Amino acid sequence: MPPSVEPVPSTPYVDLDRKAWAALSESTPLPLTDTDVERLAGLGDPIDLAEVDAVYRPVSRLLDLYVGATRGLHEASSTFLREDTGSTPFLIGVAGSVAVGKSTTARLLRELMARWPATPRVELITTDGFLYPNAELERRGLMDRKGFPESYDRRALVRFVSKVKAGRPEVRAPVYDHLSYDIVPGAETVVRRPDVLIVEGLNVLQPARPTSEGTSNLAVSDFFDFSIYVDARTDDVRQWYVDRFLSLRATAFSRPESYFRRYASLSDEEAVATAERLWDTINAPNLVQNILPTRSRATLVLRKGRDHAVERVRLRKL
Ligand SMILES: Nc1ncnc2c1ncn2[C@@H]1O[C@H](COP(=O)(O)OP(=O)(O)O)[C@@H](O)[C@H]1O
Ligand SMILES: CC(C)(COP(=O)(O)O)[C@@H](O)C(=O)NCCC(=O)O
Repeated sequence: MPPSVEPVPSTPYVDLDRKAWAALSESTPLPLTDTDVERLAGLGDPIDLAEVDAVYRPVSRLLDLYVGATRGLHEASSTFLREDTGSTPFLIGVAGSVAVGKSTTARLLRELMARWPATPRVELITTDGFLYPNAELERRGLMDRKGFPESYDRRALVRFVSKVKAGRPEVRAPVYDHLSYDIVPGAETVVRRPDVLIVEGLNVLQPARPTSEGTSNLAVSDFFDFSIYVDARTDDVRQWYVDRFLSLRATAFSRPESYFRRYASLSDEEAVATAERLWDTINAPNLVQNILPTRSRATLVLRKGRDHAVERVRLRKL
């Protein structure tokens, strides 16, 4: 008899459809309470609470399991090295296209993770704070490339994340304002040793670039303990982008300090055409050239359908 050989998995992923993933919710502890529902509704995101319970609550449980296991590993290696290093924040990256729902997902996970006893302090930062200011983008000829990897101060972002991961008591990040479409001079977000830091941004899963000497620097993705890619069909994301543009036209764009105030007076047709042009010339090329190629690097991929409901969940297990 030949020795039995364990089958080698043909893929490093577990792929579950919505039904199989949502079934995990039944055996997931911490059902939502009325207070949670109120807090989640207070976020102002158009998220259906049944969806939160069926899809995002099991995601937060999985994250809680990873937090526990990562702390155990950290303790074991500290004991081995005879080092007494305290625990460091657990870092989660949230990546995906413009308008796919990264901010909504990140805000939801912040609320859900904070309910778990191991991680009451969850903070969230977005990488837009590390975009170069408009004046610098103009100097570099990058005003039409906002959101492309080269439009960020990537070194500053890596420095920020590595300080957080090293457990520094206070780490500061610059702030971007969507209304003025620019970095806010002098403004800062301060991160104070949270249990979990969620880092949300288009390009957070990009690998490090080789240096001119052929060596490689670190990328922000090298510091993540877990990463999530929010995914959807490109046509659907384009539509969500146009819809969001139309609702902003009716609200934020009409404020005097808005960079886009010239768009407030557009007719419906002109507004749709403007949004489509911005999508087709900036955000779609960035998605295809830079963002989509990083999807396979994520620990978890949440694939959304046209109505924003998650249709498939793919977890990397190897
Ligand atoms: N789960 C959801 N259900 C319904 N609408 C959503 C959901 N997630 C996002 N949206 C909508 O889709 C658009 C893009 O979401 P947002 O979180 O702002 O995307 P991103 O941060 O990726 O640019 C917004 O108009 C948002 O209200
Ligand atoms: C600010 C953004 C680059 C997103 O930044 P992120 O937080 O993902 O790093 C993006 O929302 C954006 O404004 N893109 C420029 C093209 C446009 O106006 O849609």
